[in-house]
Amino acid sequence: MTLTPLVYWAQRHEEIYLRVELTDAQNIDVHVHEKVLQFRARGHGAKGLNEYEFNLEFISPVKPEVTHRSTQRQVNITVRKEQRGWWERLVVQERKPVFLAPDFDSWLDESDAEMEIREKEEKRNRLNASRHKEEGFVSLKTGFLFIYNLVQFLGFSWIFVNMTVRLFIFGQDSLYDTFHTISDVMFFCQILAAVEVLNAAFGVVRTGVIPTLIQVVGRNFILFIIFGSLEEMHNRPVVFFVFYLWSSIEIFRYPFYMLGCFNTEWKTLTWLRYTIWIPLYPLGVIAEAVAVIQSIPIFHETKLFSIPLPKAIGTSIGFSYFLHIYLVLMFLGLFINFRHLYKQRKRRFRTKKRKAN
Ligand SMILES: CCCCCCCCCCCCC/C=C/C(=O)SCCNC(=O)CCNC(=O)[C@H](O)C(C)(C)COP(=O)(O)OP(=O)(O)OC[C@H]1O[C@@H](n2cnc3c(N)ncnc32)[C@H](O)[C@@H]1OP(=O)(O)O
Repeated sequence: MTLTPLVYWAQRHEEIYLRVELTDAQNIDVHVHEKVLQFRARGHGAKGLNEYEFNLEFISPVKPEVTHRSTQRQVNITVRKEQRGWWERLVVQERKPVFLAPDFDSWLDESDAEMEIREKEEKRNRLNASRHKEEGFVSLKTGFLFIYNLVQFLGFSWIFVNMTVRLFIFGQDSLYDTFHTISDVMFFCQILAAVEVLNAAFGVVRTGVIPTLIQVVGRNFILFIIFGSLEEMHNRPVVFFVFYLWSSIEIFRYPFYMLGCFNTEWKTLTWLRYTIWIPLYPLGVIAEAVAVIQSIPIFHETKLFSIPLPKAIGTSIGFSYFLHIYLVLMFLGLFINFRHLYKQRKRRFRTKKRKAN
């Protein structure tokens, strides 16, 4: 005698769901042939562990592919309707088979099903809209960073190449007029570098605000206050060394970021970006310290930027005092940034190694 399991059903506009009450079902054979679904499996049903089977002739055509998933308690079958629409009943005969009943757990009437479709569609639209917005923001950010890095790269390359060529042509003489030939482009690049502090502060790039602030403020202090405001400093060779050291790192750093904007890298460039600062950073800070030390007597004599005190006291606080403090700050800044760059280097090469394993 054929044993039939209990079967519960529900529908949507495009699908039929069948829930077959068989626990631990095995050897499940379910297929559809010309509107007729045939099911056969072994499992625990109303008559204990047995072979169970049933046939259902649907009221309308369905697609031949059937999907089923068995859980410990039941077998769930999904059949796709050939044509989208609402069926007045499941099977062709008006009197439904005794083993078949509505599945009230997933039962919806036609209007509820339509509402469900609309809700799903709205959810999908919302998701698409937010994905588009996010993609738009990412490409805007990438474009902005790429152009920023390109401009900086061009600026610092011009500085580096210009200084190198002049060194070859004019020899030592070129050390004395670096400020006159290079300072305009250096002013431009260093003012623009303030963008990096904003990028770090607003999370546009994954980096700390403090190291970036130290870097940008430190360099601009040397450029605008020590070199820019003292004509006596313009012809000093120290300008050459400071500018050359700054630009030597940046001609590797900015192209590294440019490639990073497109998630690509050139291994040699990555290695240079995360290695060349090891000798260059201390040398750069030493060159800057020399510039500050050379400027101290000039500030002292000219009293530029000194703060006048009330007449009763009769003197003023010279800017040169502040420069002594600044010299200490410089080495503190060097320590903070050296540690930061060391961490970035370790992070970069550690993740690279992990990726390679
Ligand atoms: C509070 C102010 C007090 C002021 C006190 C003053 C004292 C100052 C004294 C200090 C004096 C210093 C003066 C400077 C001297 C010199 O420059 S000497 C020459 C040598 N210099 C250098 O080697 C330093 C070069 N500069 C830098 O490396 C940076 O400016 C940095 C902030 C110090 C470190 O860079 P950071 O961004 O933190 O590290 P990265 O690993 O490169 O980047 C982290 C991630 O962010 C991405 N990213 C960063 N910037 C960009 C960008 N512009 N575009 C695209 N992407 C960017 C980068 O790709 C990394 O992302 P991941 O790859 O996903 O990790």
